[in-house]
Amino acid sequence: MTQDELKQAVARSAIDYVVENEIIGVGTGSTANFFIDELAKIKHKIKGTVASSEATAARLRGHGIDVFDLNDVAEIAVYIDGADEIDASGAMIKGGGAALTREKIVASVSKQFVCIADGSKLVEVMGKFPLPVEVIPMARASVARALAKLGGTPKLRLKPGTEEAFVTDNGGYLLDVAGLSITDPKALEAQINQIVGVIAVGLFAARGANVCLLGTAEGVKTLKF
Ligand SMILES: O=C(CO)[C@H](O)[C@H](O)COP(=O)(O)O
Repeated sequence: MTQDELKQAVARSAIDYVVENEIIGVGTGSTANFFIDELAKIKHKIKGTVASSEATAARLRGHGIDVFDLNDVAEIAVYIDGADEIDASGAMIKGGGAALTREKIVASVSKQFVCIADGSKLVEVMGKFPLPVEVIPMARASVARALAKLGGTPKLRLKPGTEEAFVTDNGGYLLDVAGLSITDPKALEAQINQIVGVIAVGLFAARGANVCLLGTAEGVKTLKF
């Protein structure tokens, strides 16, 4: 099976976690996109959605699915999103798709976090995938120095094919931090959150996944945390 077929399989399985007549939080990325396409088939059964990025909102609306502003929503039943890495405790690295801050906000107000990922995303120790950190543009260099002190090698994310900084939906810059071996995700998340100028770190440990649907050649495996 191709990686896309594995992603499609978990996206289909995630439909079982959609709560009828409720608001659903929707993530960002290729796996989340497959989920949106599946959600469209049962859109009449949900109250609507909250999106974690402009791209996700556009895709949801393109399918005729209602997208609410988070400020108008008191509670989200379930948040469904992909990950760049996930460990055996349900902690994740996210933000490869640049939406980590809004993803973290939507996840924080959701009763359940269902992670959907192909099997390659499950790792023993996270850090091979460079950890994305969203920063206020004027603090780019100072935050990079602080991240280097933690043992990482931060690199400013650029707009593809240019020398210009990539700008997030929130007007932030992204530092992708290579070379970390994340043995204590909660401690590192707390440490990075303390750096002045950081908007959010793509380490989801304090609020990790409750369930991970993992696409493998043997079928979709369900991990519960
Ligand atoms: O965190 C994310 C976006 O900010 C994505 O969930 C993550 O990058 C995984 O993406 P994909 O489903 O395309 O592999």
